Amino acid sequence: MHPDLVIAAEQVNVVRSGRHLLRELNWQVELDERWVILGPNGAGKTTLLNLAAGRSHPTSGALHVLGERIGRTDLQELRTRVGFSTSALSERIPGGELVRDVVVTASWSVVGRFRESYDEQDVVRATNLLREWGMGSLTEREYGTLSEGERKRTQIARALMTDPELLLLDEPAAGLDLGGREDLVTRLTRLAMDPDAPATVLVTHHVEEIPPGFTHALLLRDGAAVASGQVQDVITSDNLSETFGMTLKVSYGEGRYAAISAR
Ligand SMILES: Nc1ncnc2c1ncn2[C@@H]1O[C@H](COP(=O)(O)OP(=O)(O)OP(=O)(O)O)[C@@H](O)[C@H]1O
Repeated sequence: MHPDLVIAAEQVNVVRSGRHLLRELNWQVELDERWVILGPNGAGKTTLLNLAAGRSHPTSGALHVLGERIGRTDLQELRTRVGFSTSALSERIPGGELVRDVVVTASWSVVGRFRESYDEQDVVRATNLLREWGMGSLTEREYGTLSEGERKRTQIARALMTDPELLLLDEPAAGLDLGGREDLVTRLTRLAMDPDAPATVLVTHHVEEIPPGFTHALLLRDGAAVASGQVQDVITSDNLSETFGMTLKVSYGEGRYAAISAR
């Protein structure tokens, strides 16, 4: 496998309970790329992210993540190399957990504080990451008391804690109000523009949430790729209409996309 390839999927199928959740997927992500995955509910976006995070296996086909063949490798080791922000993980975080501990425990791939003391270096890194994500004044707060936007930013800081080679973000803007969404898009733009940031894959339902600086897009419908490639070639009215099964008109300005139904 080429060393610049972070994800390489060849003819990947995922079948669960007799249902095809992903079909014949071919997809490649390189080191310096920032991808967005778009598609309607049930299209297979989370299924694909779970595969890339080493949390499940394809039914057939070949999937390599960071040079490791999924299904033939120690997934526990791979998981520390992949930062994964998902609401499924958020739901497992005890409400009484301190924000700083939510981030620092990523070092051991656990949630819930399980050691009495941490390495000073880890605490410093967690605190710095929280500051970068606008959570500097809330490190001693209980996670359960945070707003949705604050939780999302804490989850991303946690995902970055292990200095991952691949960052996976599953719907980070879901549930945010307009201000919260715009704040997050600005922060993700900054991350996308950082040459030292890891390869990133962001799942969303809305083209409005594509941060400037994201380079590539994959459109999924019913588990199959409708289009894949450079973001400006993929996010078009025709492709979006086919993906969402309705006639949509895409516009672009100030580095941002918008979509409305065409009448
Ligand atoms: N273990 C399973 N067995 C059967 N069907 C499953 C299983 N897991 C997921 N599915 C189904 O697979 C489809 C794809 O699910 P997935 O969560 O990947 O979609 P998604 O694109 O992330 O959707 P959403 O946008 O709603 O989060 C859904 O219809 C879901 O119900």
